Amino acid sequence: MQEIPARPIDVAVGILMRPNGDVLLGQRPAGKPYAGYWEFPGGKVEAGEDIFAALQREFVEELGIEVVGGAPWCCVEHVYEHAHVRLHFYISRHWRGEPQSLEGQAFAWQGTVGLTPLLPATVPLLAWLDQLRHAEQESSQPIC
Ligand SMILES: Nc1nc2c([nH]c(=O)n2[C@@H]2O[C@H](COP(=O)(O)OP(=O)(O)OP(=O)(O)O)[C@@H](O)[C@H]2O)c(=O)[nH]1
Repeated sequence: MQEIPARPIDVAVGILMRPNGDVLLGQRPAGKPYAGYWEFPGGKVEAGEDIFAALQREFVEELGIEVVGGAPWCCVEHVYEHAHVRLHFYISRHWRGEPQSLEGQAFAWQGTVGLTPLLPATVPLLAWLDQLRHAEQESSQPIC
């Protein structure tokens, strides 16, 4: 049986948000654990890299876009059967370019996210995103 390290692997995850609140999700490609599950784009932080730099690199590699601004939003830790991960979620409303599928994944813009299956550690985020959208509608301005 594979041994899961006690120390988590840091993962940078970006939630691209359009002015209407829609967010971009991608489907994990064949060959990766949880292939076919939906997730927010991102990937593992490399040694010596800061989280936002990792996020920018992953978005260039996966989607061909330059993330120019983002705010740290929340951090979630999860132990899978394949890995122990610490997910650093950023919300970004500012990027250059149009997302393209450079690694062959499906992508979808969603309001209230209705895609399934979703990576287990990402599921709680959907309710938090709905709360954020609701609070922003009440205040008529972005909160993060
Ligand atoms: N990108 C992303 N990863 C997530 C999310 N939720 C979640 O549990 N993860 C987990 O975070 C880890 C990300 O690793 P990855 O394999 O996609 O990273 P990577 O692109 O650097 O892959 P690589 O190892 O092939 O280079 C996986 O264990 C994945 O299950 C999410 O919403 N987005």
